Amino acid sequence: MDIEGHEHVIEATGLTRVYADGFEAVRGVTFSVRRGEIFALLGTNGAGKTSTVELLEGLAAPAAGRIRVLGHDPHRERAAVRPRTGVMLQEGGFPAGLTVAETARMWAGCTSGARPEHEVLARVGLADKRRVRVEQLSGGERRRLDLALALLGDPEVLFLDEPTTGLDAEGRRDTWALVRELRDAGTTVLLTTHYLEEAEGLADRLAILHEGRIAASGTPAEVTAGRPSRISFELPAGHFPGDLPPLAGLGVCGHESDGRIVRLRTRELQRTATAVLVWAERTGVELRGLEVRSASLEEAFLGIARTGVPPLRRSRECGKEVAA
Ligand SMILES: Nc1ncnc2c1ncn2[C@@H]1O[C@H](COP(=O)(O)OP(=O)(O)OP(=O)(O)O)[C@@H](O)[C@H]1O
Repeated sequence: MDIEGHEHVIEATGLTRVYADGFEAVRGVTFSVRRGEIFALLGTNGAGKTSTVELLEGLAAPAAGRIRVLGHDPHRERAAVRPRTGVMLQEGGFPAGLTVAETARMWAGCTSGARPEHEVLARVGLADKRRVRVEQLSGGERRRLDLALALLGDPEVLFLDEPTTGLDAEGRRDTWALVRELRDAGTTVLLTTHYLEEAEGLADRLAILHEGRIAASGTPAEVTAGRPSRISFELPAGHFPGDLPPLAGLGVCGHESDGRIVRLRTRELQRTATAVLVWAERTGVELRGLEVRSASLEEAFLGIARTGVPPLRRSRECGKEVAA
């Protein structure tokens, strides 16, 4: 339990993973996941997400650091941890010749206290595919079968490595709904994802990995806090960016124009947007393609991916400096 009374189901402290060729893929990663929350690990390709999740799943031992899952070392005490966890790997690798139901039954045979196979398949929307051979499933259906197998043992902790990769928009929304339902029923979920809107909409807390280290972590709101918002529009012919009212003092920290297209970055979205709109109204100017966007996880992510530095630390140009 921490001082706020949260029980930490996953605790990773100073984790390091070094592959046989000497490459250090995970470099001192520390975070914890509370019981009943959805925690997302984000990062560019090769950032170390899968390498970290495999350590948490007990598939490999860290070169240094300490892991506790449900109070146990997942590698050394695998027998204590494995029956209480569900794992959806990035690539399932099923025997292609078996049907969906046979695959689930085979898996259930290796899972203690497995739920009935038809119930789990129905939960992921594969009830009508029970007699279809796995090799005939679409990529998205295979991901859902992977998820079904991870759910067979009714796990307390669920590890999902890129659970919605390859799913269409509807399949992705269905998976999000299911993951929320599981969280609401008390399951702790750790997932990796490349979809920032997935992390923003689904995760209670998240960490962004960059080159094996955590570059930012917290709730989605904490990770995006202090990032500038954006306003963009196109001025009509005969009007120029120089015609805009003075924006200094309105929190504007970036100002670009490309012909008549104007892009502003601001820390005071409402005041800047009001100044621009009042000016447009008074001068009778139509702002084409007007877009007003609050700070997003995408911006924080791209800032880290570009520079490796949490964006807030290098935001002097925006007149504010906050530690990530
Ligand atoms: N067996 C291995 N031997 C050597 N290096 C490896 C091995 N497996 C992974 N790596 C390297 O470790 C780094 C982290 O890989 P990892 O798969 O953890 O990244 P990731 O964040 O999950 O990436 P992605 O989003 O592409 O799945 C990469 O540079 C990768 O090439």
